[in-house]
Amino acid sequence: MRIVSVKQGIAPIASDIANAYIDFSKMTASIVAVTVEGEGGRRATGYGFNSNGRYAQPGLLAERFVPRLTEATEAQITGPDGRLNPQGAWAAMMKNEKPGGHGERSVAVGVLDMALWDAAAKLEGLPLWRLLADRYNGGQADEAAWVYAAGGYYYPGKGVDALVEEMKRYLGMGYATVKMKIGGAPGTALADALAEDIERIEAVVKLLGGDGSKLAVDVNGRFDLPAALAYAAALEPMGLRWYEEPLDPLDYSTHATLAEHYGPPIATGENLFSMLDARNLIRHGGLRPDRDILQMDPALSYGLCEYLRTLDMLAAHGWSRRRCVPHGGHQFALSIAVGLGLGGNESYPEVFAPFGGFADDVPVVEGRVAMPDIPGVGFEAKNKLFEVFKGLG
Ligand SMILES: O=C([O-])CC(=O)C(=O)O
Ligand SMILES: [Mg+2]
Repeated sequence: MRIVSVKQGIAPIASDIANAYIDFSKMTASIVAVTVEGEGGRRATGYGFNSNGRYAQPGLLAERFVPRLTEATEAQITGPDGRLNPQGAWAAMMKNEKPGGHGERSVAVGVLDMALWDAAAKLEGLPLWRLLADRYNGGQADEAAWVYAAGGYYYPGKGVDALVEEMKRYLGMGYATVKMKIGGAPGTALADALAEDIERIEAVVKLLGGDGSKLAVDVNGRFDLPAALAYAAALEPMGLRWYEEPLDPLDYSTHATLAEHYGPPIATGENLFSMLDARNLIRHGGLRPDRDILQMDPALSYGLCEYLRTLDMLAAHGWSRRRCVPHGGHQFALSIAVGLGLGGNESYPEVFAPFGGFADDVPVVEGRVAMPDIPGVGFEAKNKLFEVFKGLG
């Protein structure tokens, strides 16, 4: 096994949308192509990108992680079974990195990790979901994953009617559960912002036939505890699917306080970038394994190698994998959800193209989507995304 080449680039993922914390006017993503040569000179190229919400990491990749991967020895990247060993490659990339302070190196490593798993599955001629089910899930893969349509972004001039129309389109595409942004009214007093959001939420719940359990709301970490509690009191009777990132993602004890006051599900984790950060949430965040949702995104958080450690940690703390619904709406997390039996995956029907979304021609049926049966993550079955990767040469 040897790394033949690693290429990196930057792709724009900018748009006019905004959540309660950031706009995406300058958003970028790193893309990589890692070519590996296996037994008998057989080559496979794996591709990776860093999901959305963190910017491209060209400097970290060029200065540290690509050179370490390129210089990794055959012994480091080959498993005892002679197969490509992403865990060994991961360890080589993380040599001389101190613990803690994960910053955005987890994003740079996550991009390369995705490409390594794509290559590993291609070298074995297997879809990644099948490889994962065989290696880590007793051979059991789900036939399809539960997915929900994430959108409801703030957009210049967008009112309640446009929001409802957007959600109607998602239902027409086969989604049964939708998600919208809240908490984003700029400079508004809490009581006014809450009143405005309740009007937006009620309009969407009405579209959903009055069933709040088909709607999740996402604050993107904007609230302090008083605001989170005021919203919690107003949202609780609506029985929403979940209340997402109500608080700063690293402020665990405020989550614990909120969980004492809000009965329905809370979701968080998309901005936790390591197993240890996730463990701190589980230890100190007061979250409830019977209902709350964990959204760590493998692409942003050191990749699948780290995500496997996170799943082990969760199991040790009595959390089922079914409580995990990764952020990011991408095929890598979807492969993981299907292969490892997670609770499902996010989906972005109208934003973050071409990185969001799954294989072309695979429909969403009653809120579930299947994976294509082709080797690797399945990028080759997603034309517009594959065009971007091909640009790497
Ligand atoms: O708006 C974003 O940054 C994305 C996000 O929170 C999500 O998909 O849950
Ligand atoms: Mg979110």
